Amino acid sequence: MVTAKAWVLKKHFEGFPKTSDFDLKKIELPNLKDGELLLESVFLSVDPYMRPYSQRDMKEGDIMIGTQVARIIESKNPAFTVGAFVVARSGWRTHAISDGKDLQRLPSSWPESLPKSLALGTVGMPGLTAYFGLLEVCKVKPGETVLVNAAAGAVGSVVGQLAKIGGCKVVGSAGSDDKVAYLKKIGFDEAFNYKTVTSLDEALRKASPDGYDCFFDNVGGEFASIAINQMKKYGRIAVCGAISQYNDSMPQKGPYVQVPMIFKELQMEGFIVTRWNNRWEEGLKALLKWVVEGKVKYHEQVTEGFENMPTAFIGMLKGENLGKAIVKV
Ligand SMILES: NC(=O)C1=CN([C@@H]2O[C@H](COP(=O)(O)OP(=O)(O)OC[C@H]3O[C@@H](n4cnc5c(N)ncnc54)[C@H](OP(=O)(O)O)[C@@H]3O)[C@@H](O)[C@H]2O)C=CC1
Ligand SMILES: CCCCCC(=O)/C=C/[C@H]1[C@H](O)CC(=O)[C@@H]1CCCCCCC(=O)O
Repeated sequence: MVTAKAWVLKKHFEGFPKTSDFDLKKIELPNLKDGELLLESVFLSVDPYMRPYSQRDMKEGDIMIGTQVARIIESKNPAFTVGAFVVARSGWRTHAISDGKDLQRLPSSWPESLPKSLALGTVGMPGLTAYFGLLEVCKVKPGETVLVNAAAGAVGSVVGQLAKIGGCKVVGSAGSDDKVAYLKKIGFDEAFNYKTVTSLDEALRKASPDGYDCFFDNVGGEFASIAINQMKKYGRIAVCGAISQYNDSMPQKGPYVQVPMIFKELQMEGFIVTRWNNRWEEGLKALLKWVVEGKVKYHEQVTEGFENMPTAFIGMLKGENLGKAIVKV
């Protein structure tokens, strides 16, 4: 008999999440039935989507949604051997029973020396978001100028590096000077701290006086309202996320997008990375290859201890992470 620890949503978030909105529970797991396997979480992911999706899909008392890299510690399913690592969608819990159907194996070419936690970040869902968003939504071409915000995070840092691989000029914004220094280190052409610039409009103009062909928007809100005015004619905006709005109790008001969209003949498209579920393998293979070759660099903000999941989640929403926010059990 195994006892799992799990974080539940005690109270729906009002505004910014608080540690008191979560409760740590113990759950006795039953013995495995034929076809089942027992997972032990090794790394758990904290992601922005947990804020809006918990509001939309969860009720109080539910285990927090989320993914983990887990080790199989017992198996009554011949397709899964004990000791193997998988990406699971078991929520914020130390142990879970699975029938194997919802599990993703790490790519077979995963080098032993590479942290398996990358399967939650650069070589996982956030990396794929960058890959498909840039290729399929922005449709970037060599020589174009790409703008990305939340650029030092899990998605943004990959967006910038893939755009560089694709022969683009890349401008990134982030919320601290350390993050800006990191962006320069990993090859961004221009980077600025959106919290300290006197004028966002000027900072964007200075970074690219001719404007932007592509804007990969992770933030939404005021940033997006200002950036849209600096798009080039026929520019493309990939609406990936709107983290500046996730904690709002009252929806923000415009400026509205129609006038710049018409004058500049822009394309603006929202997307969810699961649209390309049938090309997951292609994306992971490409990302893994670039990481192994050193063409895509990664950084992880690792919080130690399952008991610190709420703190890690809140810290990520506050911008305390450089690269992917991960919890190591
Ligand atoms: N459409 C899709 O399929 C997917 C969308 N996403 C979206 O992509 C975005 C980035 O996700 P991810 O890379 O995992 O997260 P990050 O690793 O980028 O972490 C979140 C970052 O957002 C920034 N941030 C927080 N609040 C604000 C704010 N008010 N204004 C500006 N920036 C803010 C912080 O960086 P800073 O210090 O720079 O402020 C923080 O570090 C999110 O909006 C997420 O919802 C992610 C995955 C899939
Ligand atoms: C206005 C909200 C925008 C949120 C954008 C975002 O961050 C989307 C993230 C999804 C990503 O594209 C694929 C995912 O896995 C994220 C959603 C996960 C939903 C969890 C569902 C419940 C579960 O895990 O059991």
